[in-house]
Amino acid sequence: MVNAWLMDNSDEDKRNEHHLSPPEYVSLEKLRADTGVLYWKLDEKNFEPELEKIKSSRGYSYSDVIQVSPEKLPNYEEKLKIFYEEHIHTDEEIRFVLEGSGYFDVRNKEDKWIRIEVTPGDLLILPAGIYHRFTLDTKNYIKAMRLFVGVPVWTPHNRPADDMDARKEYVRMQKEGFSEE
Ligand SMILES: CSCCC(=O)/C(O)=C/O
Ligand SMILES: [Fe+2]
Repeated sequence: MVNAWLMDNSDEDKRNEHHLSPPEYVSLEKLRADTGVLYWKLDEKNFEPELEKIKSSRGYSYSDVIQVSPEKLPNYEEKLKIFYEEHIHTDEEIRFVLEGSGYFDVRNKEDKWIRIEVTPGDLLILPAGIYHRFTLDTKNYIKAMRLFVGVPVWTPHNRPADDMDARKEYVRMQKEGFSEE
């Protein structure tokens, strides 16, 4: 099951867990209700049937695989810096973890960071317009499938992006309540 918690404000290595003291975990239900983030745990060794169902029901027509590690990702340091800048996208960010692990951080309603740990079999969907960022953990490796509807647009729009339509729409949905899917 997904492991998510509120983060502390310490400046130490972003790859550490950054728990509050004592730790404050966030349930999947609260994560979904407060942020609109969707999560499924698939069988990491036999994920195809379930993944196909989700792809077809949500219209994900594009997929590729990204490996993030000092050895595998060209311009690794620069890319990690970009991933960890707080940003939004105009579309969903959909990642299915194949190997390794990492952290997606998302802002909750109170603008506090929730850290979401991802490991193999985790399918995470961040809604368009949500402020978020990504970092590897101390193991320094993740391999993930990226999914998209149509031609992928990976452009990050760094905070502040409050005037963008995707952000306004996200804030509206957060106020009104995210619909059941
Ligand atoms: C595990 S995929 C790398 C992170 C990424 O693609 C992204 O867009 C973060 O916001
Ligand atoms: Fe992103």
